[in-house]
Amino acid sequence: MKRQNLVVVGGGSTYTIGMIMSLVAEKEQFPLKSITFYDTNAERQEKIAKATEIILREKYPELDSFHYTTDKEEALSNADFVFVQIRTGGLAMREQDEQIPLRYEAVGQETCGPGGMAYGLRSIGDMIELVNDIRTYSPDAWILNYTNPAAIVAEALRREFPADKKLLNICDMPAAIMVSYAGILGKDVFDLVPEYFGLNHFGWFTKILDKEGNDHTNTIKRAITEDGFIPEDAEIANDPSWIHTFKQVERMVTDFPEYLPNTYLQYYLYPSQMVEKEDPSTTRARQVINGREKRVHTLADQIIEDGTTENVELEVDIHGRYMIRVAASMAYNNGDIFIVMVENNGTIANLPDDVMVEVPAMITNRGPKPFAVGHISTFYKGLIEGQLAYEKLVVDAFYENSYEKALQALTLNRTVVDAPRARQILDDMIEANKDYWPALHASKQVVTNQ
Ligand SMILES: NC(=O)c1ccc[n+]([C@@H]2O[C@H](COP(=O)([O-])OP(=O)(O)OC[C@H]3O[C@@H](n4cnc5c(N)ncnc54)[C@H](O)[C@@H]3O)[C@@H](O)[C@H]2O)c1
Ligand SMILES: O=P(O)(O)OC[C@H]1O[C@H](O[C@H]2[C@H](O)[C@@H](O)[C@@H](O)O[C@@H]2CO)[C@H](O)[C@@H](O)[C@@H]1O
Ligand SMILES: [Mn+2]
Repeated sequence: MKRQNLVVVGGGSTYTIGMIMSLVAEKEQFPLKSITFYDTNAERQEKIAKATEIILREKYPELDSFHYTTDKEEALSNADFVFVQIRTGGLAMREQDEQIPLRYEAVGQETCGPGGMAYGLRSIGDMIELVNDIRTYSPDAWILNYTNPAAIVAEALRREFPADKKLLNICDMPAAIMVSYAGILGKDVFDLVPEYFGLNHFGWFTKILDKEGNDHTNTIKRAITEDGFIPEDAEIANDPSWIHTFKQVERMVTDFPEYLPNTYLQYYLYPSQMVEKEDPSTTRARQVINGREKRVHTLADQIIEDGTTENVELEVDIHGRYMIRVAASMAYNNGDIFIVMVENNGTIANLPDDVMVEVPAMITNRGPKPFAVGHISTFYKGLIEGQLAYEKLVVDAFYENSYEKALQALTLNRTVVDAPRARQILDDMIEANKDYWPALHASKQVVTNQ
Protein backbone atom coordinates (compact mmCIF):
# COMPACT_ATOMS: atom_id res chain seq x y z
CA MET A 1 0.00 0.00 0.00
CA LYS A 2 1.43 3.40 -0.97
CA ARG A 3 1.98 5.54 2.13
CA GLN A 4 0.45 9.02 1.99
CA ASN A 5 1.78 12.50 2.67
CA LEU A 6 -0.91 14.23 4.72
CA VAL A 7 -1.26 17.96 5.40
CA VAL A 8 -3.65 19.20 8.09
CA VAL A 9 -4.69 22.81 7.52
CA GLY A 10 -5.80 24.29 10.82
CA GLY A 11 -3.16 22.35 12.77
CA GLY A 12 -4.11 24.30 15.90
CA SER A 13 -7.72 23.07 15.80
CA THR A 14 -9.38 21.54 18.84
CA TYR A 15 -9.98 18.46 16.66
CA THR A 16 -6.34 17.85 15.72
CA ILE A 17 -5.26 15.62 18.61
CA GLY A 18 -8.41 13.49 18.14
CA MET A 19 -7.54 13.29 14.44
CA ILE A 20 -3.98 12.20 15.23
CA MET A 21 -5.28 9.45 17.54
CA SER A 22 -7.63 8.33 14.77
CA LEU A 23 -4.72 8.28 12.29
CA VAL A 24 -2.86 6.04 14.76
CA ALA A 25 -5.88 3.75 15.12
CA GLU A 26 -6.43 3.64 11.35
CA LYS A 27 -2.77 3.27 10.29
CA GLU A 28 -3.42 -0.06 8.54
CA GLN A 29 -6.32 1.38 6.52
CA PHE A 30 -4.54 4.68 5.75
CA PRO A 31 -0.76 4.34 6.20
CA LEU A 32 1.16 7.61 6.30
CA LYS A 33 4.65 8.63 5.19
CA SER A 34 4.50 12.16 6.58
CA ILE A 35 2.22 14.54 8.46
CA THR A 36 2.51 18.32 8.14
CA PHE A 37 0.49 20.92 10.04
CA TYR A 38 -0.25 24.34 8.60
CA ASP A 39 -1.97 27.16 10.51
CA THR A 40 -1.99 30.95 10.35
CA ASN A 41 -1.76 31.17 14.15
CA ALA A 42 1.76 30.01 15.07
CA GLU A 43 1.18 29.98 18.81
CA ARG A 44 -2.10 28.08 18.70
CA GLN A 45 -0.59 25.50 16.36
CA GLU A 46 2.66 25.10 18.30
CA LYS A 47 1.00 23.80 21.47
CA ILE A 48 -0.93 21.14 19.56
CA ALA A 49 2.07 20.31 17.36
CA LYS A 50 4.49 19.84 20.27
CA ALA A 51 2.07 17.40 21.92
CA THR A 52 1.53 15.69 18.56
CA GLU A 53 5.29 15.18 18.15
CA ILE A 54 5.31 13.17 21.39
CA ILE A 55 2.17 11.19 20.52
CA LEU A 56 3.60 10.26 17.12
CA ARG A 57 7.02 9.36 18.50
CA GLU A 58 5.36 6.89 20.87
CA LYS A 59 2.49 5.64 18.75
CA TYR A 60 3.50 6.06 15.09
CA PRO A 61 7.18 5.07 14.76
CA GLU A 62 6.54 4.04 11.13
CA LEU A 63 6.09 7.70 10.16
CA ASP A 64 9.07 9.19 8.25
CA SER A 65 8.45 12.78 9.31
CA PHE A 66 6.21 15.21 11.16
CA HIS A 67 6.58 18.95 10.97
CA TYR A 68 4.54 22.11 11.39
CA THR A 69 4.79 25.51 9.81
CA THR A 70 3.01 28.76 9.02
CA ASP A 71 4.64 28.87 5.59
CA LYS A 72 2.12 27.93 2.92
CA GLU A 73 4.53 26.77 0.26
CA GLU A 74 6.50 24.63 2.68
CA ALA A 75 3.30 23.11 4.09
CA LEU A 76 1.35 22.52 0.93
CA SER A 77 4.04 21.17 -1.42
CA ASN A 78 4.08 17.43 -2.25
CA ALA A 79 0.84 16.60 -0.48
CA ASP A 80 -1.24 13.54 -1.36
CA PHE A 81 -4.06 14.52 0.99
CA VAL A 82 -5.00 17.84 2.57
CA PHE A 83 -7.54 17.87 5.41
CA VAL A 84 -8.95 21.38 5.91
CA GLN A 85 -10.40 22.44 9.28
CA ILE A 86 -10.14 26.21 9.63
CA ARG A 87 -12.33 28.63 11.59
CA THR A 88 -12.11 32.19 10.29
CA GLY A 89 -12.62 34.54 13.22
CA GLY A 90 -12.15 31.77 15.78
CA LEU A 91 -14.51 30.83 18.59
CA ALA A 92 -14.81 34.51 19.57
CA MET A 93 -16.68 35.23 16.34
CA ARG A 94 -18.70 32.03 16.75
CA GLU A 95 -19.98 33.52 20.00
CA GLN A 96 -21.13 36.64 18.13
CA ASP A 97 -22.88 34.47 15.51
CA GLU A 98 -24.83 32.81 18.30
CA GLN A 99 -25.56 35.85 20.43
CA ILE A 100 -26.69 38.36 17.79
CA PRO A 101 -29.77 36.44 16.53
CA LEU A 102 -30.82 35.76 20.14
CA ARG A 103 -31.17 39.53 20.68
CA TYR A 104 -34.07 39.31 18.24
CA GLU A 105 -35.42 35.96 19.43
CA ALA A 106 -34.06 34.06 16.47
CA VAL A 107 -32.01 30.85 16.63
CA GLY A 108 -28.37 31.50 17.57
CA GLN A 109 -26.40 28.59 16.07
CA GLU A 110 -23.05 28.41 14.28
CA THR A 111 -24.19 26.69 11.07
CA CYS A 112 -27.97 27.18 11.06
CA GLY A 113 -29.85 30.40 10.31
CA PRO A 114 -28.15 33.80 10.71
CA GLY A 115 -25.11 32.32 12.48
CA GLY A 116 -24.51 30.08 9.49
CA MET A 117 -24.70 33.06 7.15
CA ALA A 118 -22.25 35.08 9.24
CA TYR A 119 -19.80 32.19 9.51
CA GLY A 120 -20.22 31.46 5.79
CA LEU A 121 -19.44 35.02 4.74
CA ARG A 122 -16.25 34.78 6.83
CA SER A 123 -15.18 31.33 5.61
CA ILE A 124 -15.73 31.57 1.86
CA GLY A 125 -12.86 33.97 1.05
CA ASP A 126 -10.30 32.04 3.11
CA MET A 127 -11.42 28.73 1.66
CA ILE A 128 -11.13 29.95 -1.94
CA GLU A 129 -7.65 31.27 -1.21
CA LEU A 130 -6.62 28.00 0.41
CA VAL A 131 -7.86 25.79 -2.41
CA ASN A 132 -6.01 28.01 -4.90
CA ASP A 133 -2.84 27.69 -2.80
CA ILE A 134 -3.18 23.93 -2.51
CA ARG A 135 -3.63 23.67 -6.27
CA THR A 136 -0.53 25.80 -6.84
CA TYR A 137 1.71 23.62 -4.68
CA SER A 138 0.03 20.18 -4.95
CA PRO A 139 -2.15 20.09 -8.07
CA ASP A 140 -3.10 16.43 -7.64
CA ALA A 141 -3.72 16.27 -3.91
CA TRP A 142 -7.07 15.13 -2.59
CA ILE A 143 -8.67 17.92 -0.56
CA LEU A 144 -11.06 16.84 2.19
CA ASN A 145 -12.77 19.89 3.52
CA TYR A 146 -14.88 19.89 6.65
CA THR A 147 -14.62 23.59 7.43
CA ASN A 148 -18.04 24.92 8.39
CA PRO A 149 -20.60 26.03 7.47
CA ALA A 150 -19.96 23.15 5.11
CA ALA A 151 -23.11 23.63 3.01
CA ILE A 152 -22.30 27.25 2.19
CA VAL A 153 -18.57 26.63 1.76
CA ALA A 154 -19.33 23.68 -0.55
CA GLU A 155 -21.65 25.82 -2.72
CA ALA A 156 -19.00 28.55 -3.02
CA LEU A 157 -16.28 26.01 -3.88
CA ARG A 158 -18.59 24.37 -6.45
CA ARG A 159 -18.93 27.72 -8.21
CA GLU A 160 -15.26 28.67 -7.90
CA PHE A 161 -13.70 25.30 -8.82
CA PRO A 162 -16.24 23.56 -11.10
CA ALA A 163 -13.64 21.35 -12.74
CA ASP A 164 -11.86 20.25 -9.57
CA LYS A 165 -12.62 16.56 -9.19
CA LYS A 166 -10.38 16.01 -6.17
CA LEU A 167 -12.14 18.31 -3.74
CA LEU A 168 -14.65 16.74 -1.37
CA ASN A 169 -16.73 18.38 1.37
CA ILE A 170 -17.75 16.19 4.27
CA CYS A 171 -19.50 16.31 7.63
CA ASP A 172 -19.28 13.90 10.53
CA MET A 173 -22.81 14.41 11.87
CA PRO A 174 -24.50 11.55 9.96
CA ALA A 175 -21.68 9.22 11.09
CA ALA A 176 -21.97 10.40 14.71
CA ILE A 177 -25.73 9.69 14.58
CA MET A 178 -24.98 6.27 13.10
CA VAL A 179 -22.70 5.51 16.06
CA SER A 180 -25.83 5.74 18.22
CA TYR A 181 -27.80 3.55 15.78
CA ALA A 182 -24.95 1.03 15.96
CA GLY A 183 -25.23 1.15 19.78
CA ILE A 184 -28.94 0.36 19.58
CA LEU A 185 -28.29 -2.54 17.22
CA GLY A 186 -25.14 -3.83 18.97
CA LYS A 187 -23.16 -3.48 15.74
CA ASP A 188 -20.04 -1.68 14.53
CA VAL A 189 -20.85 1.66 12.87
CA PHE A 190 -18.84 0.76 9.78
CA ASP A 191 -21.02 -2.34 9.29
CA LEU A 192 -24.11 -0.16 8.74
CA VAL A 193 -25.13 1.07 5.29
CA PRO A 194 -27.22 4.28 5.26
CA GLU A 195 -29.80 5.50 2.78
CA TYR A 196 -30.01 9.26 3.24
CA PHE A 197 -30.87 12.47 1.40
CA GLY A 198 -30.76 16.19 2.03
CA LEU A 199 -28.33 19.04 2.45
CA ASN A 200 -25.51 19.41 4.96
CA HIS A 201 -26.98 19.63 8.50
CA PHE A 202 -30.40 19.29 6.84
CA GLY A 203 -31.18 15.69 5.90
CA TRP A 204 -32.91 12.43 6.70
CA PHE A 205 -32.00 8.74 6.87
CA THR A 206 -34.63 6.81 4.91
CA LYS A 207 -33.16 3.39 5.74
CA ILE A 208 -30.43 1.80 7.82
CA LEU A 209 -29.28 -1.53 6.44
CA ASP A 210 -26.41 -3.82 7.40
CA LYS A 211 -23.88 -5.21 4.96
CA GLU A 212 -25.97 -8.39 4.56
CA GLY A 213 -28.88 -6.22 3.39
CA ASN A 214 -31.07 -6.56 6.50
CA ASP A 215 -33.23 -3.49 7.14
CA HIS A 216 -32.98 -2.16 10.72
CA THR A 217 -34.89 1.11 10.22
CA ASN A 218 -38.00 0.16 12.17
CA THR A 219 -36.00 -1.32 15.05
CA ILE A 220 -34.14 2.00 15.36
CA LYS A 221 -37.33 4.10 15.18
CA ARG A 222 -39.00 1.94 17.81
CA ALA A 223 -35.96 2.11 20.10
CA ILE A 224 -35.79 5.91 19.76
CA THR A 225 -39.45 6.50 20.55
CA GLU A 226 -39.62 3.91 23.35
CA ASP A 227 -36.20 4.20 25.01
CA GLY A 228 -34.92 7.61 23.87
CA PHE A 229 -31.79 8.49 21.92
CA ILE A 230 -28.37 9.36 23.32
CA PRO A 231 -25.01 10.32 21.82
CA GLU A 232 -22.60 7.40 22.09
CA ASP A 233 -19.44 8.66 20.40
CA ALA A 234 -16.82 9.23 23.13
CA GLU A 235 -16.31 12.90 22.19
CA ILE A 236 -19.93 13.87 22.83
CA ALA A 237 -21.43 11.12 25.01
CA ASN A 238 -21.13 13.09 28.27
CA ASP A 239 -21.78 16.56 26.89
CA PRO A 240 -25.12 17.98 28.22
CA SER A 241 -25.68 20.04 25.07
CA TRP A 242 -25.25 17.02 22.78
CA ILE A 243 -27.38 14.88 25.12
CA HIS A 244 -30.17 17.47 24.79
CA THR A 245 -29.74 17.57 21.02
CA PHE A 246 -29.97 13.79 20.67
CA LYS A 247 -33.05 13.77 22.92
CA GLN A 248 -34.74 16.08 20.41
CA VAL A 249 -34.50 13.25 17.85
CA GLU A 250 -37.09 11.39 19.92
CA ARG A 251 -39.47 14.33 19.49
CA MET A 252 -38.76 14.67 15.76
CA VAL A 253 -39.36 10.94 15.14
CA THR A 254 -42.61 11.15 17.10
CA ASP A 255 -43.84 14.22 15.18
CA PHE A 256 -42.51 13.14 11.77
CA PRO A 257 -42.10 9.34 11.88
CA GLU A 258 -41.48 8.75 8.17
CA TYR A 259 -37.69 9.17 8.25
CA LEU A 260 -34.88 9.48 10.81
CA PRO A 261 -33.74 13.13 11.04
CA ASN A 262 -30.31 14.71 11.20
CA THR A 263 -30.03 16.29 14.66
CA TYR A 264 -29.58 19.78 13.12
CA LEU A 265 -33.21 19.75 11.92
CA GLN A 266 -34.20 20.66 15.50
CA TYR A 267 -33.25 24.28 14.74
CA TYR A 268 -35.59 24.45 11.74
CA LEU A 269 -38.51 22.42 13.14
CA TYR A 270 -38.59 23.88 16.67
CA PRO A 271 -36.98 27.34 16.39
CA SER A 272 -38.99 28.89 19.24
CA GLN A 273 -38.00 26.16 21.65
CA MET A 274 -34.36 26.48 20.57
CA VAL A 275 -34.44 30.21 21.37
CA GLU A 276 -36.16 29.70 24.74
CA LYS A 277 -33.57 27.22 25.99
CA GLU A 278 -30.61 29.53 25.28
CA ASP A 279 -28.82 31.68 27.82
CA PRO A 280 -27.09 34.35 25.66
CA SER A 281 -24.17 34.56 28.08
CA THR A 282 -23.30 30.86 27.69
CA THR A 283 -24.13 29.88 24.15
CA ARG A 284 -22.38 26.87 22.61
CA ALA A 285 -19.21 28.82 21.73
CA ARG A 286 -18.66 29.70 25.41
CA GLN A 287 -19.27 26.06 26.36
CA VAL A 288 -16.68 24.96 23.79
CA ILE A 289 -14.16 27.60 24.99
CA ASN A 290 -14.59 26.39 28.58
CA GLY A 291 -14.99 22.76 27.54
CA ARG A 292 -13.34 21.17 24.50
CA GLU A 293 -10.81 23.95 23.92
CA LYS A 294 -9.70 24.03 27.55
CA ARG A 295 -9.62 20.23 27.76
CA VAL A 296 -7.52 19.89 24.61
CA HIS A 297 -5.08 22.61 25.66
CA THR A 298 -4.70 21.13 29.17
CA LEU A 299 -4.10 17.72 27.63
CA ALA A 300 -1.46 19.14 25.26
CA ASP A 301 0.24 21.01 28.09
CA GLN A 302 0.45 17.86 30.18
CA ILE A 303 1.87 15.74 27.36
CA ILE A 304 4.49 18.43 26.69
CA GLU A 305 5.39 18.80 30.37
CA ASP A 306 5.67 15.03 30.93
CA GLY A 307 7.38 14.39 27.60
CA THR A 308 5.17 11.32 27.28
CA THR A 309 1.53 10.30 26.80
CA GLU A 310 1.75 7.76 29.61
CA ASN A 311 -0.18 9.88 32.12
CA VAL A 312 -3.06 10.94 29.88
CA GLU A 313 -6.06 9.26 28.34
CA LEU A 314 -6.25 9.68 24.59
CA GLU A 315 -9.42 8.75 22.77
CA VAL A 316 -10.32 7.96 19.19
CA ASP A 317 -13.57 9.50 17.95
CA ILE A 318 -15.87 9.10 14.99
CA HIS A 319 -14.94 12.54 13.63
CA GLY A 320 -11.38 11.48 12.80
CA ARG A 321 -12.16 7.88 11.90
CA TYR A 322 -14.84 8.97 9.45
CA MET A 323 -12.64 11.46 7.61
CA ILE A 324 -9.83 8.89 7.45
CA ARG A 325 -12.03 6.06 6.16
CA VAL A 326 -13.30 8.37 3.40
CA ALA A 327 -9.70 9.32 2.54
CA ALA A 328 -8.63 5.66 2.51
CA SER A 329 -11.44 4.80 0.13
CA MET A 330 -10.20 7.54 -2.24
CA ALA A 331 -6.56 6.53 -1.93
CA TYR A 332 -7.03 2.79 -2.38
CA ASN A 333 -10.27 2.72 -4.41
CA ASN A 334 -12.04 0.75 -1.66
CA GLY A 335 -15.50 1.58 -2.96
CA ASP A 336 -16.84 2.06 0.56
CA ILE A 337 -20.14 3.89 0.99
CA PHE A 338 -20.19 7.15 2.97
CA ILE A 339 -22.50 10.14 3.17
CA VAL A 340 -20.76 13.10 1.49
CA MET A 341 -21.58 16.34 -0.30
CA VAL A 342 -21.79 16.22 -4.11
CA GLU A 343 -23.24 18.34 -6.88
CA ASN A 344 -26.78 17.03 -7.37
CA ASN A 345 -26.83 16.38 -11.13
CA GLY A 346 -29.97 14.26 -10.90
CA THR A 347 -29.14 12.32 -7.73
CA ILE A 348 -32.27 13.77 -6.09
CA ALA A 349 -34.47 13.75 -9.18
CA ASN A 350 -36.75 16.67 -8.35
CA LEU A 351 -34.07 19.13 -7.21
CA PRO A 352 -31.95 21.26 -9.58
CA ASP A 353 -28.69 19.86 -10.95
CA ASP A 354 -26.50 22.74 -9.82
CA VAL A 355 -26.89 22.44 -6.05
CA MET A 356 -24.81 20.67 -3.41
CA VAL A 357 -26.65 17.79 -1.74
CA GLU A 358 -25.61 15.35 0.99
CA VAL A 359 -26.15 11.72 -0.01
CA PRO A 360 -24.50 8.31 0.24
CA ALA A 361 -21.85 7.72 -2.42
CA MET A 362 -19.40 5.00 -3.30
CA ILE A 363 -16.00 6.56 -2.66
CA THR A 364 -13.46 5.66 -5.36
CA ASN A 365 -10.12 6.91 -6.64
CA ARG A 366 -12.07 8.76 -9.33
CA GLY A 367 -14.18 10.55 -6.77
CA PRO A 368 -17.56 9.96 -5.14
CA LYS A 369 -20.18 8.03 -7.14
CA PRO A 370 -23.52 8.99 -5.55
CA PHE A 371 -26.44 6.59 -5.48
CA ALA A 372 -29.69 7.77 -7.05
CA VAL A 373 -32.25 8.93 -4.47
CA GLY A 374 -35.16 9.42 -6.88
CA HIS A 375 -38.04 11.83 -6.22
CA ILE A 376 -38.52 13.20 -2.73
CA SER A 377 -41.97 14.05 -1.42
CA THR A 378 -43.53 17.47 -0.79
CA PHE A 379 -42.63 18.09 2.87
CA TYR A 380 -38.92 17.38 2.40
CA LYS A 381 -38.75 19.06 -1.01
CA GLY A 382 -40.38 22.20 0.39
CA LEU A 383 -38.04 22.37 3.35
CA ILE A 384 -34.96 21.68 1.24
CA GLU A 385 -35.84 24.19 -1.47
CA GLY A 386 -36.22 26.98 1.09
CA GLN A 387 -32.89 26.08 2.69
CA LEU A 388 -31.15 25.78 -0.68
CA ALA A 389 -32.41 29.22 -1.69
CA TYR A 390 -31.02 30.64 1.55
CA GLU A 391 -27.64 28.96 0.99
CA LYS A 392 -27.44 30.16 -2.63
CA LEU A 393 -28.39 33.71 -1.65
CA VAL A 394 -25.63 33.81 0.97
CA VAL A 395 -23.09 32.81 -1.67
CA ASP A 396 -24.61 35.34 -4.11
CA ALA A 397 -24.29 38.02 -1.41
CA PHE A 398 -20.60 37.18 -1.09
CA TYR A 399 -19.86 37.37 -4.83
CA GLU A 400 -22.09 40.37 -5.54
CA ASN A 401 -21.33 42.31 -2.32
CA SER A 402 -25.09 42.47 -2.03
CA TYR A 403 -26.87 43.65 1.11
CA GLU A 404 -30.17 42.81 -0.54
CA LYS A 405 -29.23 39.18 -1.21
CA ALA A 406 -28.12 38.78 2.40
CA LEU A 407 -31.41 40.26 3.56
CA GLN A 408 -33.33 37.94 1.24
CA ALA A 409 -31.33 34.96 2.55
CA LEU A 410 -32.20 35.70 6.17
CA THR A 411 -35.84 36.48 5.40
CA LEU A 412 -36.18 33.14 3.64
CA ASN A 413 -34.58 31.17 6.45
CA ARG A 414 -37.05 29.24 8.60
CA THR A 415 -35.26 30.41 11.73
CA VAL A 416 -35.92 34.10 10.93
CA VAL A 417 -38.90 34.61 8.53
CA ASP A 418 -39.76 38.18 9.54
CA ALA A 419 -38.15 40.77 7.19
CA PRO A 420 -37.71 43.56 9.80
CA ARG A 421 -36.11 41.04 12.15
CA ALA A 422 -33.86 39.84 9.31
CA ARG A 423 -32.73 43.43 8.75
CA GLN A 424 -31.95 44.02 12.44
CA ILE A 425 -29.90 40.83 12.65
CA LEU A 426 -28.10 41.60 9.39
CA ASP A 427 -27.18 45.13 10.46
CA ASP A 428 -25.76 43.90 13.77
CA MET A 429 -23.86 41.16 11.98
CA ILE A 430 -22.35 43.59 9.48
CA GLU A 431 -21.03 45.65 12.37
CA ALA A 432 -19.65 42.62 14.23
CA ASN A 433 -18.02 41.18 11.09
CA LYS A 434 -16.50 44.34 9.67
CA ASP A 435 -12.99 42.83 9.81
CA TYR A 436 -14.06 39.67 7.99
CA TRP A 437 -17.00 40.09 5.60
CA PRO A 438 -16.86 41.59 2.15
CA ALA A 439 -18.51 45.04 2.18
CA LEU A 440 -22.22 44.65 1.40
CA HIS A 441 -23.88 47.41 -0.61
CA ALA A 442 -27.55 48.23 -1.03
CA SER A 443 -28.89 47.81 -4.56
CA LYS A 444 -29.13 50.87 -6.80
CA GLN A 445 -32.69 50.00 -7.84
CA VAL A 446 -35.12 52.88 -7.41
CA VAL A 447 -38.66 52.14 -6.35
CA THR A 448 -41.18 54.47 -7.99
CA ASN A 449 -44.95 54.82 -7.55
CA GLN A 450 -45.74 54.30 -11.23
N1 LIG B 1 -17.96 19.34 8.92
C1 LIG B 1 -17.99 18.84 10.14
O1 LIG B 1 -18.77 17.97 10.41
C2 LIG B 1 -17.08 19.38 11.19
C3 LIG B 1 -16.85 18.69 12.38
C4 LIG B 1 -16.01 19.27 13.33
C5 LIG B 1 -15.42 20.50 13.09
N2 LIG B 1 -15.69 21.14 11.92
C6 LIG B 1 -15.07 22.44 11.59
O2 LIG B 1 -13.64 22.33 11.74
C7 LIG B 1 -13.12 23.63 11.92
C8 LIG B 1 -12.22 23.69 13.14
O3 LIG B 1 -13.01 23.71 14.30
P1 LIG B 1 -12.42 24.02 15.74
O4 LIG B 1 -13.57 24.12 16.66
O5 LIG B 1 -11.36 23.05 16.07
O6 LIG B 1 -11.81 25.49 15.52
P2 LIG B 1 -10.44 26.09 16.04
O7 LIG B 1 -10.60 27.56 15.98
O8 LIG B 1 -10.04 25.46 17.32
O9 LIG B 1 -9.37 25.62 14.96
C9 LIG B 1 -9.24 26.19 13.70
C10 LIG B 1 -7.77 26.46 13.42
O10 LIG B 1 -7.69 27.00 12.10
C11 LIG B 1 -6.75 28.06 12.11
N3 LIG B 1 -7.04 28.93 10.97
C12 LIG B 1 -7.99 29.89 10.87
N4 LIG B 1 -7.96 30.43 9.64
C13 LIG B 1 -6.97 29.80 8.96
C14 LIG B 1 -6.48 29.91 7.63
N5 LIG B 1 -6.99 30.78 6.75
N6 LIG B 1 -5.46 29.10 7.25
C15 LIG B 1 -4.92 28.22 8.13
N7 LIG B 1 -5.35 28.07 9.39
C16 LIG B 1 -6.38 28.84 9.80
C17 LIG B 1 -6.90 28.70 13.47
O11 LIG B 1 -5.76 29.45 13.81
C18 LIG B 1 -7.15 27.50 14.36
O12 LIG B 1 -5.95 27.00 14.91
C19 LIG B 1 -14.34 24.57 12.02
O13 LIG B 1 -14.64 25.09 10.74
C20 LIG B 1 -15.43 23.62 12.44
O14 LIG B 1 -16.70 24.13 12.16
C21 LIG B 1 -16.49 20.60 10.98
O1 LIG C 1 -20.73 22.59 19.19
P1 LIG C 1 -19.52 21.80 18.92
O2 LIG C 1 -18.33 22.65 18.51
O3 LIG C 1 -19.20 20.79 19.98
O4 LIG C 1 -19.86 20.92 17.65
C1 LIG C 1 -20.10 21.43 16.41
C2 LIG C 1 -19.90 20.32 15.40
O5 LIG C 1 -20.93 19.39 15.60
C3 LIG C 1 -20.94 18.27 14.73
O6 LIG C 1 -19.78 17.52 14.92
C4 LIG C 1 -19.68 16.68 16.10
C5 LIG C 1 -19.54 15.31 15.65
O7 LIG C 1 -20.74 15.00 15.03
C6 LIG C 1 -19.24 14.34 16.76
O8 LIG C 1 -18.93 13.11 16.22
C7 LIG C 1 -18.07 14.73 17.55
O9 LIG C 1 -16.89 14.51 16.83
O10 LIG C 1 -18.24 16.02 17.96
C8 LIG C 1 -18.50 16.97 16.95
C9 LIG C 1 -18.78 18.20 17.74
O11 LIG C 1 -17.98 18.39 18.79
C10 LIG C 1 -21.09 18.79 13.32
O12 LIG C 1 -21.11 17.77 12.37
C11 LIG C 1 -19.99 19.77 12.99
O13 LIG C 1 -20.18 20.29 11.70
C12 LIG C 1 -19.94 20.89 14.00
O14 LIG C 1 -18.74 21.63 13.80
MN1 LIG D 1 -21.07 18.90 10.32
